[in-house]
Amino acid sequence: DKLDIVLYPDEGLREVCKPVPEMTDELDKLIDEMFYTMYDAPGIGLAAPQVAVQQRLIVVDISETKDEPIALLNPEIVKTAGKITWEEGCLSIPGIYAKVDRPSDILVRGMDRDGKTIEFEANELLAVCIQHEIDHLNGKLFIDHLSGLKRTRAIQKFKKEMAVQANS
Ligand SMILES: O=C(O)C[C@@H](Cc1ccccc1)C(=O)SCC(=O)c1ccccc1
Ligand SMILES: [Zn+2]
Repeated sequence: DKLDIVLYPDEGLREVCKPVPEMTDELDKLIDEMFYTMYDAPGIGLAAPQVAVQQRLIVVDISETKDEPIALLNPEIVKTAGKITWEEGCLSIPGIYAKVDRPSDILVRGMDRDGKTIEFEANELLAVCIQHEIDHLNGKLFIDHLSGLKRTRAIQKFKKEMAVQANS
């Protein structure tokens, strides 16, 4: 079932998450709930700290048909190359979008939900999304990649939108 998505500026979003020691039935259930929550938002990625679980676990699916799910435990970026600018959003900072520069090609290593170590290359939007999710595991948000002025403006816009919603 659907999980609540933690919103900025919740402190949990700023914590460095702990590695997952091994796959468990509980984690398997959490992964299903994270995919369900992500598809419902809708989003193309979700990191465990966004649902108040401070563990190194991310789910991603950039397909339009919502049938290419990737769950990664303890993901690491082994190599990067190239550069891409993408207008990113974040389910924990709804309504805010901003251009972020990141490497366009990455080699990712992690454990899949069967507990097997996997290593694969990702590029373009998949690379952008995986990097955005791994940032969440390190307490980093996409607005942290913005210049001071852009970041301040994004936060002010978000706070204003939240205030409007609170009074509506
Ligand atoms: O907060 C998150 O991690 C989810 C975020 C992931 C992400 C989006 C864009 C660039 C990098 C990472 C989102 O999914 S925001 C919503 C979104 O971008 C989207 C929603 C529906 C269809 C397509 C994109
Ligand atoms: Zn995000």
